[in-house]
Amino acid sequence: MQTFLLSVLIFTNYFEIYDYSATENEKQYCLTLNNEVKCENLSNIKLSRLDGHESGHIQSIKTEDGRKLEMKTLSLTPLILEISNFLTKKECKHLKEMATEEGLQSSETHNWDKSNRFILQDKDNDKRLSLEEMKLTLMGGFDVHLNKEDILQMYKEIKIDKDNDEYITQSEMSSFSPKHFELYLNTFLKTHPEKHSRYSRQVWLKPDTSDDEVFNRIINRASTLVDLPVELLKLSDFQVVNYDIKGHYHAHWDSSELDKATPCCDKVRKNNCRICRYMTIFFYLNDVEDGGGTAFPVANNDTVDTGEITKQALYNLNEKCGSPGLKVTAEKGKAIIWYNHFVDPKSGWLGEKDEHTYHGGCPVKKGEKWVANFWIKVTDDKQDDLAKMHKYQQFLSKKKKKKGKDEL
Ligand SMILES: O=C(O)CCC(=O)C(=O)O
Ligand SMILES: [Fe+2]
Repeated sequence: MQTFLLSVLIFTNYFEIYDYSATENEKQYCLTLNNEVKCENLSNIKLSRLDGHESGHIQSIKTEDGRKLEMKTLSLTPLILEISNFLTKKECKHLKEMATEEGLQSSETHNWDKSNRFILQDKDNDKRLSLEEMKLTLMGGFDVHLNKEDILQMYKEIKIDKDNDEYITQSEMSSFSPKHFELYLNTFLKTHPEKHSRYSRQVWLKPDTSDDEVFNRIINRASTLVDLPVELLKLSDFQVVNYDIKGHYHAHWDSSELDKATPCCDKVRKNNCRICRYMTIFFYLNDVEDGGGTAFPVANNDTVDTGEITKQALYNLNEKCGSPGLKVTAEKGKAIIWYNHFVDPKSGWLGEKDEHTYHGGCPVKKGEKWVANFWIKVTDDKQDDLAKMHKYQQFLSKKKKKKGKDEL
């Protein structure tokens, strides 16, 4: 009894000292890298970012299963690195099977539910919508990419342009609600899937709870590759995507602008939040017979002008794929990585968004395409991120100990 009391006292005391005398910066966070747990304090922990070299430069790397691979710099603005055969054929097959078992669902990024926030893009304030302004209005409200002919066809079918002058005035609009457009577009998109912003099927795999050996091996390999803790990767998002013929994903950014006033989205918070993904590790799980590469339309541009992107319709990969910019071809087992954000030099954590990472999936012309996005989630609350990772590390080590005991 006495021994027990003593140990409780010592234990409590230890935590008091830990909690009250240490500054936040001296708190230790324990994380796993290369199968080793290391503890560091807040100020010593920084997000890793691999170095790029001139484009075409090749660096040798070795995987945990002894395979020698090459990592090639594809571009410096943004930094894109490519590793062929990062996944074995068996691993690609396994991920596709896991995805199929889990059940893929349509990943159209339409905004039907937001129809009440239909914003008319009357850019020149002349109280009427030109064809170009209607195109932007529908793109913002419904995530569809229509050309002038499509819009004129719609005017004809829904009988909105009473005087046929190709302009929609306030009075012509007055008897139409977003619902009318929605009804028309719903039917239209069924026969024109290429007009969707994204046309594919997808499923989320769960790195944090999965006990799948192959999946965990891939996560560990990716953690070593990008030099980021396993805990960070396991708490991130892994999505498998399947595109059929005409499947595509128009150009977009994987992460939102840095904006400290808006919280990052997480499992609980899904509205009024921004997407915070430090980097994307992207896997190709099959060879596509024709089409289906990944395009970076503003790669190697000196600057990125978002107005120009819209004006030149660079988002529309049905028409432009890889030119201007860079195109990565789909190849079974290949991984490419890019950083959606820079590292903030002061905090060593999530910094400004890299606008050059604008990218998308080119249409599949023949065959199908299977890929996986591993989006590495980092917020601008370094301490909170580290606390979650540390807690997860403790959970993992407990699980490992228990597994060890069970196997004895
Ligand atoms: O399919 C591709 O090549 C790109 C997909 C993509 O960018 C995404 O899913 O976010
Ligand atoms: Fe993307």
